[in-house]
Amino acid sequence: MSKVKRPEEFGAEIVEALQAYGWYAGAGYFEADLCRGLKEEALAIYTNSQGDGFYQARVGDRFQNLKDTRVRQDQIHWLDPLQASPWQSIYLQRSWDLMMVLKRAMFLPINGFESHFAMYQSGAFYKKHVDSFQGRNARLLSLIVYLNDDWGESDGGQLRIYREDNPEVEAATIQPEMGRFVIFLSETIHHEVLPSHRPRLSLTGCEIQ
Ligand SMILES: O=C(O)CCC(=O)C(=O)O
Ligand SMILES: [Fe+2]
Repeated sequence: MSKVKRPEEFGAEIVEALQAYGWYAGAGYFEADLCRGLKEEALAIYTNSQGDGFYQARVGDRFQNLKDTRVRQDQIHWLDPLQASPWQSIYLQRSWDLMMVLKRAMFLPINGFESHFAMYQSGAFYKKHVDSFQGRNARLLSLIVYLNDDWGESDGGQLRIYREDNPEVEAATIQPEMGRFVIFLSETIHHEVLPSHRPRLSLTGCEIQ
């Protein structure tokens, strides 16, 4: 396995960015072989499953949700920590380790982490939104890891992030390239996924209270 980065190596940089802008984008924390392993598993689940693999994502949280394809068109597969594959266990552990560094530095009441694979088929998008919902399991931080090789400008599917102090103004446009990851404040950062022109795979994780 390639050299594993410790979460502390990223912690200060991420905390600084979250405190200044509410979001951070980087690469190199989730190793290349881990990302490749996760990608292969997601594609196998997507291709081989008979109904219980990926399903059309909904708007709202797990308890109160609406199927609204005008808003989001991705298909998702929740990870079950109790049945995680070896690659998924490494991903969950690495995510948790990083979140614990952020929790301590930012005094966040993080107590749990939930995560799913997301597949955007050609043409799929997710309109501008924030990730946190009122009520149960309030989301604090969102963590997205991209699993796509050789992504180009013309492939679409970019993540567009809007400014925390003015959600009408664009802050960044991020290519969903293999190994890149994004962390943002779930309650305040508006973002959207632009229409993708080829299948686009990612892992979305949320820190919950
Ligand atoms: O995949 C992305 O870039 C963002 C996905 C997203 O906004 C979400 O799942 O809530
Ligand atoms: Fe989102």
